[in-house]
Amino acid sequence: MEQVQFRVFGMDCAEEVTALRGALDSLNGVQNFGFDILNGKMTVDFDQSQITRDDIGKIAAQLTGLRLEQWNGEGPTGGDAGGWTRWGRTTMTVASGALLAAGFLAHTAIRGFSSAFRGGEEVALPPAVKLLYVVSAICGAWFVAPKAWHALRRCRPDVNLLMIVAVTGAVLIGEYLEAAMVAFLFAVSLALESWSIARARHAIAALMTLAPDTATQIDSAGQECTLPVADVMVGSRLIVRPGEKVPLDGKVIKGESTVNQAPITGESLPVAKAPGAVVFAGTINEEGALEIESTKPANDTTLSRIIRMVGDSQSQRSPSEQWVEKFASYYTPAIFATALAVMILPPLFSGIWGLWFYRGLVLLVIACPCALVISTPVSIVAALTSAAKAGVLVKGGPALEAPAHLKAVAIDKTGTLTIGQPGVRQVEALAGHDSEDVLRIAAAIERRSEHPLARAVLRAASARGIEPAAADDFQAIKGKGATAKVDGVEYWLGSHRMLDERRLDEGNLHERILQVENDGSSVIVLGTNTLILGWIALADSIRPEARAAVESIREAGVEHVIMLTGDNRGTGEAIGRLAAVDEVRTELLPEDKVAAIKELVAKYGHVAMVGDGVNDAPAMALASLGIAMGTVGTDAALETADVALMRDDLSMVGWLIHHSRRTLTIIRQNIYFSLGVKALFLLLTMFGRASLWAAIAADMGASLLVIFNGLRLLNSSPRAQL
Ligand SMILES: Nc1ncnc2c1ncn2[C@@H]1O[C@H](COP(=O)(O)OP(=O)(O)OP(=O)(O)O)[C@@H](O)[C@H]1O
Ligand SMILES: [Zn+2]
Repeated sequence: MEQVQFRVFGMDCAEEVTALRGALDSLNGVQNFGFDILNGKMTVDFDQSQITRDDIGKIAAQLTGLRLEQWNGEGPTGGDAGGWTRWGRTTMTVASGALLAAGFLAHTAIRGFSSAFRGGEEVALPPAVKLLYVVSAICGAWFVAPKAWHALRRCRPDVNLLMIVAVTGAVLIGEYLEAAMVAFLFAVSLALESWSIARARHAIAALMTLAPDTATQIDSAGQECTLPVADVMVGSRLIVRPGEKVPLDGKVIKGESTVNQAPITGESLPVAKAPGAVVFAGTINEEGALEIESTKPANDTTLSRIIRMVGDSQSQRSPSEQWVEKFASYYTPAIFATALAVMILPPLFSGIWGLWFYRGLVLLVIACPCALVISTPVSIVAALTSAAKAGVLVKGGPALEAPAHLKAVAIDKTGTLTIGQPGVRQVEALAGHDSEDVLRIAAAIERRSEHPLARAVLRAASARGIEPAAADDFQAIKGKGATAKVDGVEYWLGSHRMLDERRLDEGNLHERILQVENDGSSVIVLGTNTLILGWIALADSIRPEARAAVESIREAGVEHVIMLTGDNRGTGEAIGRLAAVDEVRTELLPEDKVAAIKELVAKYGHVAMVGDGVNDAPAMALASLGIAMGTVGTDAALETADVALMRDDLSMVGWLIHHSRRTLTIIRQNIYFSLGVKALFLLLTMFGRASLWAAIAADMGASLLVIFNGLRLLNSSPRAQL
């Protein structure tokens, strides 16, 4: 399988996506395809032995009438249909409106205002007025006609075809004013759609302009030079002056300052940076100069990943989008058929053609699902963008809608409910050893481990000036501890459970450790095959916002909040009590966590797992929604989770649920409203009370309202919500 990307020009309505989808469905050897309306991008997986890249592009273009170009992913996207298309559309719409106005003025001057609308007398209109109306209709339909033609060839009636038929029909029965009106208003609503997409597109482009184009590099001779960020090699030394933006991800090597990380984390409080700290491209250096060493190339910085993900998230359609598209795919042909029936059947019996033909045309206009179809993706994009701005990276429509349905949330303890930086509280040596020895051997083993407890042991050792010994044969035992050889002796180091499994003579050690654990410390024990050297007690502190965050999750409608941890029962329950979770499960091995999630999913259906995304990846994958926290800079978490919280703030989970609810509410409002308008006009038409121009005006009004309603989601800041 190979993958190819295309830049698609003028793809700014769900109509075009449907057309492209239909075209690709008809090809052999083409499998998955994704569309990114926002960036005018189409991605296709295909089998080389059956079809070539060129053919895919050519055939898709032929079948849809869209312009496609193969794309290597660089340079401008096809999103902004620049030049003639945009300019021409505007000109034609304005011309259509002007001619319509001129015609209408002449019309009322001759016939009087009220009769102009009454219709029926147009046959007697002066040819000049008719001509104005007809040319206005042609201008309005100019960019619609080619699309309608392609829809006709594919035998799939779409909105464009409906409009052209309605306009032509109106001209045929002498309703010139209405023909012009329908064409003009439809052109306006198309312009509106592409404007609203552009608006959402620019919100993302605004993220993109966050990173500077150039960086100031210092060479080995100490000379400064400015060069494009794309040319900076990983490992280069860069200067970031006060007030400047950090050009690339890197590590501080000299200087101290505070950095505003809001562009990435959405968090407005500046963060202090000193040598050793990590800085991110796009963040703003405040008062001190920093010298940094770049750690990522320009196209792989955290910011560029975020931007790419927000862009890609478009290609995964949310459940509501799928529903709307499915609905429209039945609705439009159904009304189309009804319209034909109305035009033909009653006249067969009554012999009155003109009246029923007109009603049929009104039905055609009502069949246009534009408002319905456009409002959902606009709402989703707006919601995804505002979430990204708040430091909540949601990967796609499905992940955006899922939080609203959550019934249970499982939260990992370490690093999620707690800060994740335990400190050594106590080092105890048993008979015949001293605590220095215990720490020295423990540090030797932990030097090879990535566990937060391991890092705490190393910190404690170095704080006491203890040089760790050398260790061989290190082996991590997941969820329990590790074993290694130090100075030729085989040691084990790990949890209370590991101690119990060793069945060594422990005296009253078991009771003593239990006591320490019940006071809220994690205990790790060091021993050999025959004896126990000592133990170390460590404690982590709970996040200050944990309790309020858990409350906000429950308040958002989640029934059950549960804490999962590999840590001992005493500590787990102490933290669970402080955070006020509904249930605590302790001493879980990684596979126990997976089993717990499985059980929760069976019981509650919609379950989220909040974790650090590294140790908890399997549990997160199994949950309905995986939320990774504290992910700035951890690439793995960014890739695996459905939602990544760029800021170390558990309360964003509650915000996410609210945000998701709000998005769904707005989408539903839009669906009900636009269907309501359709239903109203269906009724009016049945009673002969609807006119063509009123139907199209209502449709356009509805589109406007739902688009604005959807764009409101662009401004949902976390502060306003909580
Ligand atoms: N490298 C290690 N050194 C010492 N003890 C360890 C190590 N790895 C695991 N343990 C022991 O195993 C226990 C469970 O570890 P695990 O990694 O499953 O949970 P955790 O990350 O501490 O907590 P949580 O499940 O809340 O994230 C720890 O509390 C500790 O006692
Ligand atoms: Zn025990």
